[in-house]
Amino acid sequence: MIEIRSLNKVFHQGKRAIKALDDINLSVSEGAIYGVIGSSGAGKSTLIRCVNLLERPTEGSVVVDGVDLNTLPSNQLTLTRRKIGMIFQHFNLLASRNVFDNIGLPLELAGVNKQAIKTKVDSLLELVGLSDKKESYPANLSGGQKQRVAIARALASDPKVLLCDEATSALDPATTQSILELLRKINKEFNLTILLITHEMAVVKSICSHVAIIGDGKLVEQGAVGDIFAHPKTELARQFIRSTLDLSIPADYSARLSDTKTENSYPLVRLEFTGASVDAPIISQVAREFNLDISILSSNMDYVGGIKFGLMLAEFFGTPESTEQAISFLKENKIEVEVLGYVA
Ligand SMILES: Nc1ncnc2c1ncn2[C@@H]1O[C@H](COP(=O)(O)OP(=O)(O)OP(=O)(O)O)[C@@H](O)[C@H]1O
Repeated sequence: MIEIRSLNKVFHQGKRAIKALDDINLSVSEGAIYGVIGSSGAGKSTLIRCVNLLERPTEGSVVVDGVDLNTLPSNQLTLTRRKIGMIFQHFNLLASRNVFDNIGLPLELAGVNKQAIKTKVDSLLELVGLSDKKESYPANLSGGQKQRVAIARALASDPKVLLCDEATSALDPATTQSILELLRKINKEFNLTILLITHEMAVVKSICSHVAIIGDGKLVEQGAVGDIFAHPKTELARQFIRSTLDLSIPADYSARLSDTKTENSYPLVRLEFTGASVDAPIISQVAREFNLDISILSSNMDYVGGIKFGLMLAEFFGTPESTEQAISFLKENKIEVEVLGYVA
């Protein structure tokens, strides 16, 4: 549905050239919810704005539903853009129009008659759960309600593609989930292809089928979400995956943690499980075979796309030799092991 080929974008600031996108290739199939994740300044906004030509690529092509947008004269581009809806982090509603009139705006601009606008807007209001707010003004709505209005407005022209530019970044976690659920619902109901950009892996984990990871204007990894979580190939992908697992060392342990081992101290170990890790009751096996006592401090396991992954912090109580053997065994079973220090 969306084909991005050899996309480059260079901004010029005085004599300085800023390469915001560097040879991006991306293919989003019909009905997918595709996430593009990256840190601040990575090029996400530029990428998504190139998809509807709000930003003109310096080189490369963007083909949406078989149409190469770059080749269209401006009147046809306007028509084609109606099939590409977009929502934004800060909603971009018109403050002077009420909810009904905000949603109906694209239809008014397209010259649709009043009765047809009313029928369409009423059904969209019902879809996004805001029928009782149709006469309210944006200033009197919560962030989540504003984004629902923006979604309804984006759907007014029956788009085939919805672009979401950090659509939940200004919302609290519960509202984020409700907006993501609404996106999932419209994806299913209308077979709408969704391309979203975000800096939060939790958003990707929650609704995306596929993900691309962007760093410094380059796509460093892409694939099915389950595969990326199972076999991250780059450090950037690993960092984003870790960001979904909150596993910090308790403060009292941190204070007692030392870089060197003494006679009465034991290692504090961080275990990282990915889809490649052997799926067996490995902790009890290690304890038994290497005669270790293992005290689990914290553990955060999750499933994405049927793949188990997660982190664990544990203390290993045993002889230095048995500890070393246990760590080798864990590594052989594709568990990443890092000794964070020694706790007395
Ligand atoms: N209009 C512009 N003129 C000059 N440089 C720009 C312009 N827009 C973006 N850039 C630069 O391009 C790079 C990518 O910016 P972009 O906004 O796409 O990143 P981002 O990943 O969306 O970041 P954020 O999450 O902080 O919005 C940055 O170095 C940015 O400073």
